[in-house]
Amino acid sequence: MSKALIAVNAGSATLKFRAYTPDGRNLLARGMVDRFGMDDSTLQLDVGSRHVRLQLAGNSRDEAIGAVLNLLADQSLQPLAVAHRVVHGGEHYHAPVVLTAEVLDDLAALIPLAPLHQPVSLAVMSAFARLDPQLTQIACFDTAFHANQPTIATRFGIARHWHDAGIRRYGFHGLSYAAIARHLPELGLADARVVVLHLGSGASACALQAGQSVASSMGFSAVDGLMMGSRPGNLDPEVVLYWMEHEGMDVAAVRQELYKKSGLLGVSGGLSADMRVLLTSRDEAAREAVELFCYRAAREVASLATAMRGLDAIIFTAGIGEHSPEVRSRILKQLAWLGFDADLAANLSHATRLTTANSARHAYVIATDEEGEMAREASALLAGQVEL
Ligand SMILES: Nc1ncnc2c1ncn2[C@@H]1O[C@H](COP(=O)(O)OP(=O)(O)O)[C@@H](O)[C@H]1O
Ligand SMILES: CC(=O)OP(=O)(O)O
Ligand SMILES: [Mg+2]
Repeated sequence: MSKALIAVNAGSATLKFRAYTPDGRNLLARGMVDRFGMDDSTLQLDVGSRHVRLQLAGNSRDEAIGAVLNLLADQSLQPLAVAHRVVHGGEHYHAPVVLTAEVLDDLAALIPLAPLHQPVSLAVMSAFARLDPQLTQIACFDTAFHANQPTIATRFGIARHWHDAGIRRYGFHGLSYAAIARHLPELGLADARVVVLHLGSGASACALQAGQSVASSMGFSAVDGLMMGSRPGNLDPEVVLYWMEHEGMDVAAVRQELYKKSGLLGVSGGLSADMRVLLTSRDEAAREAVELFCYRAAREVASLATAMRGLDAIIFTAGIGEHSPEVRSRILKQLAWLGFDADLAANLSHATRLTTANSARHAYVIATDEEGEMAREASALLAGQVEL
């Protein structure tokens, strides 16, 4: 048996996981539970050139996690510790922590700030604890990377006491931005002003100045900012009041509308939240959903550039950013006035640099690595605490 650090990224429908050497540097296995905690969920694992795919017998999260642990044991991988992506660390968690009863209580208190993400992470932690109460578990926070933003970037224009009570912008996808920041020196951008577009089913943008987060598009929750797969991004708050006052929608219905029925899905008239489906559709509403997604992302780049008083480069990442030349090219076209001269061939071939040699500013695509970032954080935290 070799000891492995497991990094877990629990979403509403999938549980992605990777196993690393205890120093967090080498990938040993990667896998995913699809339709996590639902009927007919499947488990996939890749270890080297071996690929295993299982239909799970039960439909509970415990059963799925039990199957993950069994499958890792079959491959002679024994979890040394498990690191979880936790979307919200609130005002106090700015670094990874080992889970204790007190930490779990604090994370549960943050559920109202991340109502769709936080409960799933907590449920996954409990499931691991039930299966192996001795297992060291660690929380790695999406908000932590943004903790040192200047106060001006974190304030809403509301009464000061609300800010003091924690109603402020936090920013999310921080593990992804931290992973991208590691690549800046090799692109010659170590000291540059860079906007990173994390375009996945959740989407956000972040202003990185010399590798530090100075502003981001997501705010108090992961609903704000760019339009996403099924979330609207920026929305006039009066729309919510209108729904409640005139449409009889209660809090649960509004939340469902904001997290599950808006974004690409809503604008495409219910066709799909998946960019791949919309890009191949001939439907007019699907076309407009894609156009709005790109338009809003491009607008946010200019806004974040203003926060840095300048812009040297942009970087695309995450599912859509890494894989869709069409979306990248539309965003670059909207930003052409800023001096981005797209290189069509480079974009189609997913080359790292997407702009021509003479472009005044450059755009790049870099694969994100949230799980790798968690493994590094967890390994650093555990050094000296457990035998690695
Ligand atoms: N080839 C592609 N073209 C366009 N979009 C893609 C492609 N591959 C993946 N995607 C998009 O990426 C999204 C998932 O991105 P990902 O970063 O994995 O999101 P999350 O982690 O939030 O689930 C999918 O919903 C899909 O729309
Ligand atoms: C913060 C967030 O929106 O996460 P995800 O993209 O995983 O939904
Ligand atoms: Mg994601």
